[in-house]
Amino acid sequence: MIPLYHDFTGETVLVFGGGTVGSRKASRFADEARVVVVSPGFDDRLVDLAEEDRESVELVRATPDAEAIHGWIDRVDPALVVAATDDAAVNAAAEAAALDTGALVNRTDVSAGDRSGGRDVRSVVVPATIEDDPVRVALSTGGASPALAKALRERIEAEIDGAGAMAELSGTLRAELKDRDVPPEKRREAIRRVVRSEGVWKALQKGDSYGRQEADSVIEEVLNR
Ligand SMILES: C[C@@]1(CC(=O)O)c2cc3[nH]c(cc4nc(cc5[nH]c(cc(n2)[C@H]1CCC(=O)O)[C@@](C)(CC(=O)O)[C@@H]5CCC(=O)O)C(CC(=O)O)=C4CCC(=O)O)c(CCC(=O)O)c3CC(=O)O
Ligand SMILES: NC(=O)C1=CN([C@@H]2O[C@H](COP(=O)(O)OP(=O)(O)OC[C@H]3O[C@@H](n4cnc5c(N)ncnc54)[C@H](O)[C@@H]3O)[C@@H](O)[C@H]2O)C=CC1
Repeated sequence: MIPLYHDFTGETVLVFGGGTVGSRKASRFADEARVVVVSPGFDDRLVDLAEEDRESVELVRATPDAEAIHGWIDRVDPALVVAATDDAAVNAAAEAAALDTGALVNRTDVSAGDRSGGRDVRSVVVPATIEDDPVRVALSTGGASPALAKALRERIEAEIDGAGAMAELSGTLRAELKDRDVPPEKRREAIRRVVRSEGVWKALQKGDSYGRQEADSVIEEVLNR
């Protein structure tokens, strides 16, 4: 499987099942999408989330059976359907209906190993993600061990601390070097040095302007050679 990034801004995500898993997925997607959760009951965290963020989270109390699922997807017209009920037949119906309407689908109750014919290209896995905006790491165990995905995510969180600031700084420097008509080979060498410089990483922890100063001296050294 190949990880790809989707922008769900302005899109709708329809979640079937308001338990622990439905609640976790809803909260993830509510960061950028409108989320509709259809379920006979809702986890406390989901009720809190809907109160805090009325604009993006809507809870609909209903218990659709496998037959009724298609109608919900037609009415809500989501970009992604999350099948997170504890009823395998309902989850299977949600997957089939989503694929039928052209939406993406995340089936939460089966792993890759359980599928004999592989997955449809629109049947997606939600990875564990580590974020230091604008940097994002997506981590999957191919469905083999979600608990390991979570444990590795916690390790990588410490590892990429400060990467967001480094992305902003090196992005700015990259644009500036282009404007100054620095030849491509020198420009690449300079940027490669900056993102690998322990000095710049350390200086960034003190503040953006310290990082900038340290990066400038790394760049001048490359340009003056
Ligand atoms: C295939 C996948 C489908 C999908 O949901 O996309 C899937 C499926 C299943 N998960 C199960 C169990 C658990 N899942 C978690 C946690 C997470 N699960 C997530 C993703 C995925 N889970 C996809 C594969 C990702 C990959 O490739 O690694 C994460 C990464 C992202 C997220 O969900 O947001 C999130 C961590 C987020 C974070 O913290 O960063 C924990 C840990 C915990 O809760 O503490 C447990 C209990 C421990 C265990 O069982 O490992 C079960 C068995 C249910 C049962 O026993 O009945 C199934 C079904 C099956 O395997 O058949
Ligand atoms: N992907 C993942 O990370 C994980 C997946 N799972 C799997 O996900 C499923 C859900 O797990 P949990 O959230 O822990 O269970 P849960 O029991 O907490 O939640 C299930 C929810 O589905 C609702 N529901 C039942 N029938 C419904 C219907 N017809 N339509 C809409 N909603 C309906 C229930 O009211 C409940 O709110 C399980 O099948 C489990 O195997 C479990 C743990 C982690």
